[in-house]
Amino acid sequence: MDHFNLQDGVLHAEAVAIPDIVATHGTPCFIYSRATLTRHYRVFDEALGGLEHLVCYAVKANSNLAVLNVLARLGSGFDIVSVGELERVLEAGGAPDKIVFSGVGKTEAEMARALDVGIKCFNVESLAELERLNAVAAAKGVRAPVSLRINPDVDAGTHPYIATGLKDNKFGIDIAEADAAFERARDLPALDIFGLDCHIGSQLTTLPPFLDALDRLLVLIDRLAERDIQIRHLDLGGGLGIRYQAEEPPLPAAYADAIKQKLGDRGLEILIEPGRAIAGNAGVLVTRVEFLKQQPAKHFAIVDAAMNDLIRPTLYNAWQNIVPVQPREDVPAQRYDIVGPVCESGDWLGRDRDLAIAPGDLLAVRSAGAYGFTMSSNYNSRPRAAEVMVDCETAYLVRARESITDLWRGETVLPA
Ligand SMILES: Cc1ncc(COP(=O)(O)O)c(C=O)c1O
Ligand SMILES: N[C@@H](CCCC[NH3+])C(=O)O
Repeated sequence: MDHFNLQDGVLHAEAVAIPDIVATHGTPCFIYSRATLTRHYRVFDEALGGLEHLVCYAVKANSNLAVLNVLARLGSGFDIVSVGELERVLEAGGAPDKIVFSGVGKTEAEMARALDVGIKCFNVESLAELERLNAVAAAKGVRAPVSLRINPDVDAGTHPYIATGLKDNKFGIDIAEADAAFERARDLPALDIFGLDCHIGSQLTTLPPFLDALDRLLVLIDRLAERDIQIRHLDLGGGLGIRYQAEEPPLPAAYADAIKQKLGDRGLEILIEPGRAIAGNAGVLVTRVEFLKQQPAKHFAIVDAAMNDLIRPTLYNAWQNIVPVQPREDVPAQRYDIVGPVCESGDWLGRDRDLAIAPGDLLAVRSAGAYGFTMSSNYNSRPRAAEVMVDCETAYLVRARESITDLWRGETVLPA
């Protein structure tokens, strides 16, 4: 459920009509709902109630400062993968000691900055990274808090580009090498072992892959305890899917209950890193129909958003619902490919969609709050879309569209 509802024949973002928002801010425009972000965060937080836990929102899903600020005020932790994401979380008011740092290629400079601000934990993904982190921490005379990201070799059953927990993925330390890696971490003087983590992929729509991975990690935790390596927190990563079309992913409560059942009384702190499940259905991308074009084989609706604004359809063959903001009955529905102005045949947002539309109409691409703006680019020298957050009856501009001659600079304004 989100807060984008059809009322009186017009799509509303909470109480604000989308045409009114774009009259001020133009198109293409991402609109995010503060109420939905808040509810989604709370659903995870409450689902893990009864366990010592921390929800670390995956910043890569949507790193708009206003989005991060909403979550920071709710007490969220954050999962980051670059120093850029670290700076954004700090700028938005996130607590450094609730930040975990994932990623296979952390630089010395990134490690140093994260140590300086005092993050909760580095999710270390290789033996070489352990050595580098130890050296950076030793040079500063501090100890780095670490968790080792283990690749449990579990098939997440998701798109191959977003599966991360298989033997042939670049992520994590092979589970067969985990014991040796923990022993090395214990022996390095500037490291403190806190945790164990995994992340097996994104847009998972069933529980068994999560539970398979958890089983394997619990066996490892018990074996490490026998060698006097005590794991204090277990980070299960993100990956819980959302409904784009007809998927029926498990709800956070079912996911959390299944985790609780497996954990027993080990007394572990549990971390999770949801991104898409918090932000995905908290946003839409609004675009305007420029032209309707009939080719011999197809009808095209050419809109002012493009693959540079939302790359998921063409990159993953992903389906996202596309709906008219003001449905009309005065023209017949036709089957359209919804395409943008970019000079690529792969520049499409939806294919074979039955829509009753005319030039000038607004369309909303739903479920665009995650991996939309954050994966956008300036390809074809297109300025990035504006971003607006709606909050009850108010719509705030949180990032203006760049001007074409000023593509290097985006402006960011936090709501009061
Ligand atoms: C390490 C890590 N944590 C969390 C996430 C967030 O995943 P999702 O948006 O599917 O919840 C990702 C992305 O897949 C990731 O790589
Ligand atoms: N960008 C992907 C998810 C990848 C998650 C990053 N590990 C998507 O849009 O579905």
